[in-house]
Amino acid sequence: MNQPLLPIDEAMARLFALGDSTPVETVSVRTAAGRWAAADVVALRTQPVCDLSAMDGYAIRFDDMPGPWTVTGESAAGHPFSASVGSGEAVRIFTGAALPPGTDTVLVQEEAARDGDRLLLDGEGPAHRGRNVRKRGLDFHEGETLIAAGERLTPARLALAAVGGHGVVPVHRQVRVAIAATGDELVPPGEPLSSGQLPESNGTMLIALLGDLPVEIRDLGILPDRRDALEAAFAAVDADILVTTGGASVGDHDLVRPALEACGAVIDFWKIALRPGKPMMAGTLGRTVLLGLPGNPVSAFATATLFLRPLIAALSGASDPMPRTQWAVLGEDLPANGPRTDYMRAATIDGRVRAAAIQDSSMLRTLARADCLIIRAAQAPAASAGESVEILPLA
Ligand SMILES: Nc1nc2c(c(=O)[nH]1)N[C@H]1C(S)=C(S)[C@@H](COP(=O)(O)OP(=O)(O)OC[C@H]3O[C@@H](n4cnc5c(N)ncnc54)[C@H](O)[C@@H]3O)O[C@H]1N2
Ligand code: MOO
Repeated sequence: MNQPLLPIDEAMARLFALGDSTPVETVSVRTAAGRWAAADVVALRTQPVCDLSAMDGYAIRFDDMPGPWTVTGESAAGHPFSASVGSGEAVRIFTGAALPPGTDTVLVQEEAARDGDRLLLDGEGPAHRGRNVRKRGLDFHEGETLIAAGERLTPARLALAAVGGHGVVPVHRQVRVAIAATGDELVPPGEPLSSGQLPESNGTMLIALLGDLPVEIRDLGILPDRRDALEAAFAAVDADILVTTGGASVGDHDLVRPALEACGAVIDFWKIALRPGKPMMAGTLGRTVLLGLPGNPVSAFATATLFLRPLIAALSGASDPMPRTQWAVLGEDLPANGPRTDYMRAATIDGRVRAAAIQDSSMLRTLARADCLIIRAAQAPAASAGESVEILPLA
């Protein structure tokens, strides 16, 4: 049953087509970190709403330089001085306070000498009109788009939404991700092992890998290599995405696909031109997107990084769901690549990336030491030390 391997780009496009973005809800700006804006966030106010002092000192008229002045009042943040300021007058002012009407410049207190109401210049003073003043609208004006639909709600963007007048933002609801490890040999981490058993690690890796994404995890734990048990578990899944690991290959115990199909799943593709991660499967079970990841721990990591994370971002409304690659200088020669795009575990040493000597997809220590994956296109020719290579940085 030799199928041609699907190129990664095509697999990605087909995977994204399997699901719709989750419904829109509004959430507090306090709890929206890491989501994606479901609509443009437009400024409800102008910031700053009036001219403000950027320093502690005295609000003056620049034309009155070099003084002296008479201090007629005080303006502090939240406590403006609303009377008009005439020629020869100054108002004590603090950072963030509104400039009183009539003033246009702030003399910093380090360059002023005060004696009662009398104020003298004691230094160079402001070099120009408007010095130390934040003009109304310096940051943004009411009606301007602060965050575009599809942009990630980073800490800075959430602060921007808040100062733009928003207490809540529209987002797509969290993506419900069911995660199931499969394999008779697997035992929950930390539990005693009998002969032939292995601690389950893919579930731990996946939960951690999704830690920064807006997901609600449904941990299905470890499922045995038995059709009835797999079918019962799959039929009961209520999630936007069902991720399985293991049992995806062609062995006699690789039962994930038949069990899914028995539940009514439609498999869209299986096997992609990727190393590690060739036997990845994608499809749908009702409204649930299925992602069957290979069991080898590094293959599961690579496919989750390349497909699961972008899928979650896409279902969450991201306009740019794909992982960001970068360029790096190769620290050693690499041989020509074969027919699958290769994501080689690599570490940056003295500013150059070096691939681990053994690239076996079972080796978690090699993965744990890697800070990036070197991307080698299918059929890429040999590459020499000093050349630029595309890398996928790892968090
Ligand atoms: N005849 C062929 N054999 C294999 C092929 C092939 O094309 N023809 N593909 C190989 C490739 S590539 C991969 S990748 C693996 C994927 O196999 P499965 O998805 O069926 O994975 P398993 O056989 O269930 O497990 C592989 C390996 O990983 C360990 N494992 C599985 N799940 C976990 C887990 N949750 N935590 C820790 N370790 C796990 C499992 O014990 C196995 O050692 O197939 C190749 N074979
Ligand atoms: O593609 Mo498998 O993931 O090489 O080990």
